Amino acid sequence: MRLTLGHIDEYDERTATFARQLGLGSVQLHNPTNLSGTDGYWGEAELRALRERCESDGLRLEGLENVPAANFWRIQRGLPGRDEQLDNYRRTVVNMGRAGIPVLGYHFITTYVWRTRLRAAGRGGALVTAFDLADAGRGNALAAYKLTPDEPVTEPITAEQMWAHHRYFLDAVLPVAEEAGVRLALHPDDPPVDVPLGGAARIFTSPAALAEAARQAGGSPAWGLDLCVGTVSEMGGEPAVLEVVDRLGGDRISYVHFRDVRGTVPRFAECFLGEGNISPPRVLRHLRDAGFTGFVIDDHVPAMVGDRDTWADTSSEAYVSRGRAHALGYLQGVLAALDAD
Ligand SMILES: O=C(O)C(=O)C[C@H](O)[C@H](O)CO
Repeated sequence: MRLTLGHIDEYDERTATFARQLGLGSVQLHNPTNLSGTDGYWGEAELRALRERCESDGLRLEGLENVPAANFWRIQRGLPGRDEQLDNYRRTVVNMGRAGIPVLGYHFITTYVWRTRLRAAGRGGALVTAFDLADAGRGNALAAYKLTPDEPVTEPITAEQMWAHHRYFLDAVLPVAEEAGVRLALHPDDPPVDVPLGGAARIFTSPAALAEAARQAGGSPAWGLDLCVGTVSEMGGEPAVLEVVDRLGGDRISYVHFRDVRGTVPRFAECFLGEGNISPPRVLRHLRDAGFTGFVIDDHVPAMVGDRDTWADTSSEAYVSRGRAHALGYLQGVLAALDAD
């Protein structure tokens, strides 16, 4: 298990310096602006150039997540045009394999992550995001974020349909991913509510549903979970997180998003590590004891004094923040203590 600088939207000299100053040896990118995707897929040359750039900075590129929403929304909704998007998705997977980038995170959150507040007051007035189902009818505070599809849902999408769309996606992509040596990693639905948001049902909302996703993937080595500790703790606190680790086992977890949250659905707010639903040392020890050997990344972080809002601003200047340095330092301390066990 190793700590990686993750959730990076713009990889550049500043990001690389931040990683090196923190003593990290690898990075993971979150829908990076460094890749165009304008033809509907990521090209081999741009992927290879990105990996080589990270390596020339002394950093291994562990993986990517989230192809642009414009290249994926028909797949999630099962709409005409999805087969073309799937062709392009397979191209991306093949190109990633050729370029030597082994992990691609994805999600089936049709109307993306939903929040009702983006600037709630956390500890000492730090800014955090929050969700309250009672206010969800007013719309998604993240509607303008780049991964929220521009197209509204016009026909309601049921849970049964979402499961079928996910099955269709796996059938279309896993064989190619196996051959390419690329592992897909599913992010659970955030927030994990069993009611539709914006007209689309959410399905990956419980430990049982994540176990069912693993079952849908069969024994494919090209499928794993992107275990978002924050999202799973929104389902049922730390017990839900430990349950997912136990149900899937360490080797079905591809990598981990590590953040803390106070409260569970229908109402929660993000927070600093160690003041929320989970004990970070207990969760990391559980992962280690379950045989998890992948990478752990920082995730959403509170905006501290002087930090910019990283939802409105995805530049590297905003990314390299006090809140993120605190999260990474905290995780490094916990991992060092576990190593000394
Ligand atoms: O809500 C979360 O926890 C996320 O981190 C959502 C991210 O955009 C994730 O990359 C979705 O695949």
